[in-house]
Amino acid sequence: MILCIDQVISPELLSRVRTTLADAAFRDGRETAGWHARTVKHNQQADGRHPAIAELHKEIAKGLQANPLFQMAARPRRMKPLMFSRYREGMSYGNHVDDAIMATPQGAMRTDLSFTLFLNDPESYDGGELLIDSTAGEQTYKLPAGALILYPSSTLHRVVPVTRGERLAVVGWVQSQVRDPLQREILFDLDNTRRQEFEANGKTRTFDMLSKSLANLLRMWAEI
Ligand SMILES: O=C(O)CCC(=O)C(=O)O
Ligand SMILES: [Fe+2]
Repeated sequence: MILCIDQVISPELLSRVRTTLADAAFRDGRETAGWHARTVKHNQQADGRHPAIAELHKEIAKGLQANPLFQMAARPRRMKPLMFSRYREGMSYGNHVDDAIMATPQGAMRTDLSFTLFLNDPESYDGGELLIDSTAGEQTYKLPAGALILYPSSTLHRVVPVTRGERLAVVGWVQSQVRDPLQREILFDLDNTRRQEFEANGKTRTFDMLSKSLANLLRMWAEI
């Protein structure tokens, strides 16, 4: 399942992120890529050790925690610390698959889902689409500032060369409580349906039965 979520962070936070990143120190993105991805990765990343950057990471992570769609679709068990990336004119990230196991300060994690949170307006740069190779063919995504795309880490994907302007984004990875993508999708559908039922009719018997099934499927499938 590939999911696009609008307005994951507020316009106010978005403008603070842009202001901070305008003065931030960026490093060569190859430093954090696996050995094969390194050969095709041409971008820059903000140094997360800087306190202002670390604070923004925290605020964005809070936004993700508070976002019901992100939580329902990803069911995060572990997350890689966020990363700000920048692509200037001529930069790109060629076809690659993300590492299956990544290091975090708390130990290793499996990557089930990858995400990109777009930080500047699509009209302000040319190129820079995220292109995902799926069984339905190649799909390209270039979302409004503040919107996020969540996609399976198992895919081959790339960032198309930027030919004008600058592409800023936050990228991150999730290990889900539910490893199997089909099971995760069933839980997502059930959770969405029970929320729609609640909004339309309140806490009905149908809502209760959907909640019960959701909870019991989670008992069967969740790793915590
Ligand atoms: O910036 C993006 O949209 C994706 C970047 C990416 O594929 C990666 O960092 O592994
Ligand atoms: Fe990637």
